[in-house]
Amino acid sequence: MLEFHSTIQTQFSSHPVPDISHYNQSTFDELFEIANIAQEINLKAQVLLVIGVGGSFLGARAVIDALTPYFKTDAYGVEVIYAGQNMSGAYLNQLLKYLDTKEIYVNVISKSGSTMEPALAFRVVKQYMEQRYGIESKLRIIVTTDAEKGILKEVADKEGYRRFVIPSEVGGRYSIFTPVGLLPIAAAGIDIQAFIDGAKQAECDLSNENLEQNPAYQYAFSRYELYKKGYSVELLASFEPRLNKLHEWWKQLFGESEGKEYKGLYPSTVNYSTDLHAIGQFIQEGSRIMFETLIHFEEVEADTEIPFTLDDMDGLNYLAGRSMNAINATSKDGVALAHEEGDVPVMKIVLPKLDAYHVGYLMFFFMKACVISATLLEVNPFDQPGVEAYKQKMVELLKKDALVIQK
Ligand SMILES: O=P(O)(O)OC[C@H]1O[C@H](O)[C@H](O)[C@@H](O)[C@@H]1O
Repeated sequence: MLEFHSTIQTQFSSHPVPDISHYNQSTFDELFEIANIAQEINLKAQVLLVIGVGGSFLGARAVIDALTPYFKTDAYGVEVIYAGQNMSGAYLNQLLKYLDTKEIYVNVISKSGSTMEPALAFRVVKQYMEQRYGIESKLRIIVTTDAEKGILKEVADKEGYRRFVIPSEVGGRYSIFTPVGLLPIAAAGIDIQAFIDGAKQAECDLSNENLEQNPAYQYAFSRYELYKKGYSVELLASFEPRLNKLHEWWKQLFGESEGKEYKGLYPSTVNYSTDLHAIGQFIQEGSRIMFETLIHFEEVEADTEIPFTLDDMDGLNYLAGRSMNAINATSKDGVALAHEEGDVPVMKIVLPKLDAYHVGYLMFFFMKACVISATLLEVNPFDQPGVEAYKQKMVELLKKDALVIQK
């Protein structure tokens, strides 16, 4: 199913890690409701605006980008766009102008219900929806938040918005298999049952107690071995541009889970072959601080054949008739060889096909490996105390500014 290749020598030891099987446990009723609302959104809207930040949007965006066409036509699911993931006034201003041209639904997602970026965006968008749709805005806004607490839950109850629950024991960056990820993904036209099934299979395969046959343990132990040798950066690399947002999700998952108590690998990402022409030089010959993890899907659904030309002016006839995806795959092997020769350790994660099932499998694999990795480092995989520091400082400054303005 998922193959992990690495030449790094590791010593496996029995290693108890927290169980995360409950991270993929949507009930039949919940999935049914998600499917119904996704259908309603597709009937009544052209755009679903997802408002959220961090774990409340990175996973959905990752899956939607990975599994929808590069150039979308109307035949595909609703267009999913995002707000509340930054604090750019220009972004929000232009977004509202774009929304004016479309029929829209909004899914506001926040576990705490009080994160500044989505809260500000929602305040603006809520007013916009009320002015544009009146009472119907109540139907067109869907809230995903904690079951019991938080300002967003209070707003949802007061306004009568439909509401999905983020289970309290599931942290944001582990929430892709809850309504946080599933509603936007379903609205985008992706088969959420296949996505969940892939994760369930991963959960089953990766609970293999023979650690040497368990790719999640192999990956976690290999990167830990390299960390102990002094490597400080892991470069996650793919060869399909539509995986760029999956990289972003992975970055938060590993960065927030491991980067504490002055420990952890810095998670960085590249997309090949584009980045070979930008950062390839550094990887090959710069500071020896990094190792590389390549993700490869053996089958990608669309391809292009290189045509034969009579004049062969560009000298590329030797590739005529070859598939572009096959050439891309060969470039992956070339990259691995070159980087290994340049003393960059390379690990490979190979999956059979880029589809909902295998993306679900891969994301659960990363979640499991991340929990193992963090416990090897002896840090808590589920908290993020350092992020609070930034939030507190920002709010202090904003309150100070507000006092100055009032005076
Ligand atoms: O879902 P929310 O409570 O709005 O949180 C969104 C994000 O906020 C913070 O930045 C945390 O560090 C993230 O882990 C979290 O995913």
